Amino acid sequence: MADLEHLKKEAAERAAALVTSGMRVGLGTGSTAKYAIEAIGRRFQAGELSGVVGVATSEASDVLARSFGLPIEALDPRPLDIAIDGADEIDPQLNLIKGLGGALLREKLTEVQARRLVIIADHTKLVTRLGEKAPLPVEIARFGFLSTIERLRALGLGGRLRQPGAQPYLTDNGNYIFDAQLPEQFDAAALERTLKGTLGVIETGFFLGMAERAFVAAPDGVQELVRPD
Ligand SMILES: O=C[C@H](O)[C@H](O)[C@H](O)COP(=O)(O)O
Repeated sequence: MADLEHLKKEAAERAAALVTSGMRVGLGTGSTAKYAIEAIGRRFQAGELSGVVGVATSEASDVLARSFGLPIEALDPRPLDIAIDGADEIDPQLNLIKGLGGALLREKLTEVQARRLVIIADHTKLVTRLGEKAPLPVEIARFGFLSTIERLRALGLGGRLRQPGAQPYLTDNGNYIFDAQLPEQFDAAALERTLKGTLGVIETGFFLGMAERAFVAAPDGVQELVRPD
């Protein structure tokens, strides 16, 4: 297994160990969250966990969890005991950028209801400020998307519509994603409010003040970071 994959798995297994019988668990999306779902699935199959219910943040995570026989429910207003997910960037306050895998809307809807959001990542995801390495994914409506992109550009945001092939990338919710380049200096909370007030924007990949802790794996071990008060 490539080094980074090994690190992702290590971090994921630390978080999966926090799941106990009877919990309702938010299941994240992406290459790191996949290892957490597999670890929870294996514990479930071994009879170590019972009465666990998952809420999946993407079609892919839903399929993976069900392949282990894990019961999956739709999101409803009840709180989740824990949610475990990866991230694209993690700042020192555990503010996050998420959504490079396209699952930001379902992730935010799910994880905002979690009593604990636990992030798992390899050390390359740590940044001193959000936007240092990754763009900010912004989910936008398909209808009138060019007009929405103009509104985003008018806010001073660079970036581009996510388009891996001939067609734009389509989220599980049937929307498009604009990957915005963040300026060097900005107030994330203020930008989040502005974006949420912009016609055509459905959700952003800012996850501010949501993560309780993060397991971040590096070659010299797994660091457990807790959100500062
Ligand atoms: O939309 C995708 C999610 O926000 C992922 O959790 C994020 O992109 C990190 O994914 P990975 O673990 O594959 O780097």
